[in-house]
Amino acid sequence: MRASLLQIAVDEGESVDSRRRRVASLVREQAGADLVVLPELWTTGAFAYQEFAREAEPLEGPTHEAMAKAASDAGVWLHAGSIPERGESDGVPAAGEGPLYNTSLVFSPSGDLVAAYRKIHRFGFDKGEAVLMGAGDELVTVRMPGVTTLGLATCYDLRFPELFRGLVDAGAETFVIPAGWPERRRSHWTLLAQARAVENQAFVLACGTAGTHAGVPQAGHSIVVDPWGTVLAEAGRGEEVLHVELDDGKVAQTREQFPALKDRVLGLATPLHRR
Ligand SMILES: NC(=O)CCC(=O)C(=O)O
Repeated sequence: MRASLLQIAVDEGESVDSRRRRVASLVREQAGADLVVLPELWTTGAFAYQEFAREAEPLEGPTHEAMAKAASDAGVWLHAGSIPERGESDGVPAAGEGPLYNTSLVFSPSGDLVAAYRKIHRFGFDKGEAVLMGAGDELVTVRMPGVTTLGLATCYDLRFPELFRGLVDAGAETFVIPAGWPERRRSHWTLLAQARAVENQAFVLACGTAGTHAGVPQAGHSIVVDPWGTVLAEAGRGEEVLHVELDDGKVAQTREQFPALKDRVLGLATPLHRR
C-alpha cells in the first residue's frame, strides 16, 4: 500500500475556506497513492477552542463536499482527518444548536463517505475539548478490500491502549491516527506510536499538524511505524507530505512469526490483598 500523510500547517493567518481549498488540491496531487491521511481538526486547529462552535459543520457539510470530490478526483482512499461536527440535537434544533463532536471522515476512491469516527477520549481534563465536545462511544474499522483493515483513533486516544486492543479484536491491521499534538509532548507522541505498533503488531500511520494555533506550537513529526516497531518514515516540524510504501503482508507475517497476541490473558480478576 502506498500512503501519503499530509502534515498540514494550521496557522491563524489562513482562513478556513482557503485552507480547505489548499488541502483539497494537495489531496488531488496524491493520485497514485492508495491511502491519503490528514490530521485532526485541521480546519480550526485542535487547540483553537473558541473556533469549534463557529466552524462546526454537519457530517455532510463543506469539508465533506470538498474532500469527497478530492478523493474521487485523485482516486484514493482518503482519511480526511477530523472536523468539529455539529450533531443533531433531539427535537427541532434552532440554527447553530446541537452537540459538538470531534469526528473523523473516511472516503472511498469513488468519493463515498464510508466511515465516521467520533473521538472517544476528549483532551483537556476539565476544559477545552473535554467540556466543549461530546464523546464518541463506538470503535470504527474500515476494510480496504485486498489491502488492509484500518482501525480509527484520534490524537489523545493514542494514550489509551485498550482502545487499540478493541480495534485489533475487530480486525484492525493498520491504525490511522490524525492528531494535533503539541511540541511540548512530542517525545510521548513518538514513543506511544511505536508502543501501539509493537504491542498490537500493527502498522501505525499517525498524522499531526505543523504551525502554531491558539498559541500552541505543534509537534509535526508525523510518523509511520511497522508491526515490528520500526519507524518507516517521520516528518520534521514544518508542513510536509510524507510518502511511504507499506508491505501488505507484514502484519500477518509478524503475528505468525512472533505470536504474542495469542498469549493474551483476558478477563483478569481484580487483585486480592495478600498479607
Ligand atoms: N488534541 C489532542 O488530543 C491533544 C492530545 C495531547 O496533547 C496529549 O495527549 O498530550
